[in-house]
Amino acid sequence: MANSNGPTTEINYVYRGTFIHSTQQTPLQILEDEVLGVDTDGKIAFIGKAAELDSLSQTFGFSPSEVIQLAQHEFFMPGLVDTHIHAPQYSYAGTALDMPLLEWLNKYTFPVESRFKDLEFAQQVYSQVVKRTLRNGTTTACYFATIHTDASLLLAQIANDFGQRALVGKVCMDRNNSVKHYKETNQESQDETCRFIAELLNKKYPLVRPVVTPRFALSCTGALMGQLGAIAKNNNLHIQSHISENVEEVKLVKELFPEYKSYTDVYHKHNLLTDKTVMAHGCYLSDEELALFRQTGASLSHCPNSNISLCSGMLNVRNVLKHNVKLGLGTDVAGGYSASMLDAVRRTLDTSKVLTIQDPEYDTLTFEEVFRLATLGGSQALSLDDRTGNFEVGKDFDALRVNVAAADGPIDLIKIEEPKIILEKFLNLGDDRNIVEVFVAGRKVVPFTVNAYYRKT
Ligand SMILES: O=c1[nH]c(=O)c2nc[nH]c2[nH]1
Ligand SMILES: [Zn+2]
Repeated sequence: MANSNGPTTEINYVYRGTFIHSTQQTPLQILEDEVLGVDTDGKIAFIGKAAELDSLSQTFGFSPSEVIQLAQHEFFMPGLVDTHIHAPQYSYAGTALDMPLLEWLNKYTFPVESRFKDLEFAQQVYSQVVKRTLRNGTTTACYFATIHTDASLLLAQIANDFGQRALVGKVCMDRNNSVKHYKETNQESQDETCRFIAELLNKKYPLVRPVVTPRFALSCTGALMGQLGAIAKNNNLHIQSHISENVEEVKLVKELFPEYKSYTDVYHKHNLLTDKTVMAHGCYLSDEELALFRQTGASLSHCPNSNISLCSGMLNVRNVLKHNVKLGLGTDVAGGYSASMLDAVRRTLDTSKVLTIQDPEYDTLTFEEVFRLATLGGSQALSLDDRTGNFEVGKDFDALRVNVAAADGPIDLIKIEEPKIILEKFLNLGDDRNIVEVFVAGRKVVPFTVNAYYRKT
């Protein structure tokens, strides 16, 4: 379709129907009978009332007859943003949830992760996790890989091939007393991180970027953390790690780094807290530490399934929001057993309700607020909100076409319901059968169109 009105955008396609998203001002904005146009760069060119279709079609140079109409029980929502997921741990998701964090790492996680120097194994698991998350509506994922550079590059390639927006981190750890062969020397960690960054940037994948990834303070020497902070700064890169997940971990960090004011201070003093940093968990952060997050612009990833499954703790989300710290949701596979962000939404609501049971004064989160955390909040936590997170003109079209009445799906509708009810039902009861199409940067990535080689794995 040509644009008769001049220079700007050429429209690729236009949808008409219900669009539901969040803004800074409101957690839930429902736009009924609207039209949304996506340009050939995959960006949202316009969104407006269907009553203005004729003038929009003239302005943007498309034919009203080409507009695609959503069905009665369908709507579009922004793609889900998983701000924290361990791709290699997908291989044992749904198992091994019988011990606390540090024992769990030693007994299950490190032995499994050490297998990812085998690129065939990595190929199998990484194509499975990318497909599974995309099918479940994760349009953006912030991945931990393992210490292996080539396998981490393979994860980036698979995300790119399937069209998922991703941050991919080669894990750095120069301390590990339990599984001795699963660690690097300080020099290896620095050199391989630099090689990972250079090779990944050199691929020029449009939607996949490297993220500097010190595993957590217990796996890294202070020297390595400082060097990684400098690498992130020099290359203007994202940083991800874990913080204050479990009581034992917090205690050991205090013992290992006695000269620092707090766990947050350890990362801060090693230049790891920036406005492109996302830290998973944060269950035991003090108000002073949250203030430091706010001051540096670093964000938190709330991973409620993992927090419950490993009996780690419960994040007080209301307090984090009160401190104006950016916050998104994460599955934290495989401490969290589900790779679906719909599960993260439900566990966030459950945790909030448990906090209310414990303290009736606690202001329970609403499903509208949690919807925002899973979409716009996640994009803010990853500092990608200039590109994705909601349906603002100029952002990439990252979206889920949801049909709550999908044949053989998990939801029974007794009557025609209003969009807010339909969204609530989807968030609480829906699954991938209801996600009929997924778009990332305007490209339809579900149903899959990638070659048969990946499809059989
Ligand atoms: O939930 C977690 N999963 C991990 O793999 C990990 N590593 C350090 N801390 C961690 N927490
Ligand atoms: Zn984690």
